[in-house]
Amino acid sequence: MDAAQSTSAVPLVQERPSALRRWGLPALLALIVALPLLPLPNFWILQLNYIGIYALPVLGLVLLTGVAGLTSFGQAAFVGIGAYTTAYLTVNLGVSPWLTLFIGLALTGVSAAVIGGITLRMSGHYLPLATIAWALSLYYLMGNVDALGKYDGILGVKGLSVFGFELGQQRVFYVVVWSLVMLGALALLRLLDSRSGRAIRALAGGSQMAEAMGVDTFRHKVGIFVLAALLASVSGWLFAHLQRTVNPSPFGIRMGIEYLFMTVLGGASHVWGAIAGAGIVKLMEDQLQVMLPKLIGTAGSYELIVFGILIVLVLKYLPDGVWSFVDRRLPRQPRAVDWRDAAPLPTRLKPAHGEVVLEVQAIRKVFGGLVAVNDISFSIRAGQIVGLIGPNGAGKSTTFNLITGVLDKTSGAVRFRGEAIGGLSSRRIAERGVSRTFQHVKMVPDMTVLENVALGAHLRGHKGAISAMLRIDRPEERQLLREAERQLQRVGMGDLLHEQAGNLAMGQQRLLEIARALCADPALLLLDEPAAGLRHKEKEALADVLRSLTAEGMSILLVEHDMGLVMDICDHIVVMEFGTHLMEGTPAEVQQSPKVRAAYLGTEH
Ligand SMILES: Nc1ncnc2c1ncn2[C@@H]1O[C@H](COP(=O)(O)OP(=O)(O)OP(=O)(O)O)[C@@H](O)[C@H]1O
Repeated sequence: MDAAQSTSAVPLVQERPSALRRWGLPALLALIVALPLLPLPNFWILQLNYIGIYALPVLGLVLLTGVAGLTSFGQAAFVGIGAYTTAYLTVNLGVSPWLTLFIGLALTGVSAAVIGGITLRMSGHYLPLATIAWALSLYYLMGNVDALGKYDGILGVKGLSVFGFELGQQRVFYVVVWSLVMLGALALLRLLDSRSGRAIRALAGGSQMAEAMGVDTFRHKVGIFVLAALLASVSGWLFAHLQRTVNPSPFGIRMGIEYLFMTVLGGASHVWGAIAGAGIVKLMEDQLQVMLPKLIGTAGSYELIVFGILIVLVLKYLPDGVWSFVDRRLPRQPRAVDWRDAAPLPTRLKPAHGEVVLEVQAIRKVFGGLVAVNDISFSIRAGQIVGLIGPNGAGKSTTFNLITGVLDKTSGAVRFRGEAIGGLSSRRIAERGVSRTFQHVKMVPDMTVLENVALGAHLRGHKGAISAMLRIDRPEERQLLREAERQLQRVGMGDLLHEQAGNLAMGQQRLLEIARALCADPALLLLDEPAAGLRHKEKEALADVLRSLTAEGMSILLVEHDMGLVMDICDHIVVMEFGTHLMEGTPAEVQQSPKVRAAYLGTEH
């Protein structure tokens, strides 16, 4: 746990990235560039153009559904907005397609912001159902408006041209399509590897942990919903000028399901899975359309039946998609350590030693008929560790959740550094300098330990998604990562920076949560059972860390069942039983109390 000791464990010279990972991306790019130069028949170039056009909305779904866990069946409708905007404006008003691209993007962005603003507060199965509802509405809108040609659509859309030079439907068009796909993929990769990206990746696990780290989860959800829609809109623009006609059917719910299928098949959380998924589905669809009637002997949409069966098989046997299959086989490349000389992040002004930091005044929480927390009061001064103990079900975690804003209290007041914080959201409370860990560890298992901990420093950075995509967030990013490494070293995990968090043992996961909470530079730290799952030595080390924190002026509220640890490190202990305040005092007073002994033994007192 000694910082110097941990530092020495950190590999200062990073492993050399594997050749496959290093050259994989340039090789893919080279292949994409080389394909139109090869003597491929035009049919195949056209197919590749369609694959690229499908890959764009699927990229959006990778972000929205694969990474953030927000299922949308409505992506095809946004493709439709892009396609119809350019078709209508170029055919009826003679506007340049290079202008209609941006008009389409603006229209799609506004529609997505409005639709997302209404639907993204829903969770569980309500969200996918809502996306189906508006996807159907947009489809019927396209099919019923006279100006848009009803179900016949708009004919005679021109191809793209630059200074009179027609881009056609083949090789030159291919360059435009695949440049846009590569730009989209690059933007997403950059976004995911950033402050905003970590926040987005935390969304899939529910909003509680992300909000406690100060992430505005709703804003991030609407943001990625709009971004996904914009990628779809670009796809629609390309589609209209390749196809030269638009009608509602490619933008209906069936296509919405197909985009989702491409996403899952490719590997929902992998950016490159979008291209794999779009490619496999498009090629299979075409091949099945030709082969099946020959095999069966009659014409018909048999490919849809085969597709249905395939979806079920993929969901059953390859739930992480084709790309994860590839990705697992590629050796991991640890991220280059480039943050060690970054400037330290500014820190907040800490309360003076002995100042009252937290005052809990008669807080109460009633669940139906159960009074889970019954008029509990206590306070914490700067530099104190206060233990909150009691038998199972005493109301400790509920008290924790009332202080941190996860639950609304029924009555009472909570003041932090003199300010009433009862009624504020957990994000607002986090902003004021209250940081926490969870009884059941909440982390992003497929992010590295370093990235998970850097999420704790979210409020100490300001750069957003656009800065990340343009890569102008790097100086700040280095500061955040430097802080994350510093806190990991503090809890003795400096040699696990690049490990996937999901691979950690339970004790290490708890230490990760403490490092993440410390990254927020809190004045008050709330730890919910931090020693659960820790071995004896780890508990001793944890006690040392907590003591060193209080020596720096940090205040700690500790919920813990390990009485040895509680008695060893707490300055003051509050004992709860059946939601009520049983007693409080020094560890010695609590240990000698017959009431406390009776509460733990379950006898009358
Ligand atoms: N969301 C909820 N709805 C209804 N009852 C709840 C809810 N959360 C907690 N309770 C009840 O409130 C009481 C206090 O629970 P709480 O989890 O706060 O206890 P605890 O002291 O943290 O217990 P443990 O040590 O087992 O974690 C329990 O009876 C529990 O069943």
